[in-house]
Amino acid sequence: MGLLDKLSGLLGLKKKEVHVLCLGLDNSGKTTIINKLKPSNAQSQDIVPTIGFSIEKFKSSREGQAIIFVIDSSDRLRMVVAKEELDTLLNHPASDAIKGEGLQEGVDWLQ
Ligand SMILES: Nc1nc2c(ncn2[C@@H]2O[C@H](COP(=O)(O)OP(=O)(O)OP(=O)(O)O)[C@@H](O)[C@H]2O)c(=O)[nH]1
Ligand SMILES: [Mg+2]
Repeated sequence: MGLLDKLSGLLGLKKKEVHVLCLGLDNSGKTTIINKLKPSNAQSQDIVPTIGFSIEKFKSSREGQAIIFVIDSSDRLRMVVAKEELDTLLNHPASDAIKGEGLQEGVDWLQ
């Protein structure tokens, strides 16, 4: 690690990879939001439905992890479905990767 790297790390200027999970019902605007978070020269002009899931790499000078749950406020019919999914997510016990607790339950929940 060079001196400049060390200095920028100490000053909190160094960009690190952060983990952000973007969830929501289909067609709710997840890809559109992630696209807007990218630098303008990396943004896609054409947003198409995501097959399965997608992983994007971002760097930020801020630490942390986040979950974004996207709700389409114009999709009144499925508002109750979005609420149920969010409730399920919030009530789901967290996993501990170090102890290995809850990992199998997490995989079962995804399937
Ligand atoms: N009017 C309006 N349209 C939006 C907004 N956000 C997304 N859209 C449109 O909604 C449609 C779906 O957006 P996506 O970003 O593909 O939604 P998604 O959640 O990634 O969809 P899937 O990948 O299929 O699950 C696209 O046609 C977007 O242009 C918004 O804030 N306002
Ligand atoms: Mg998408």
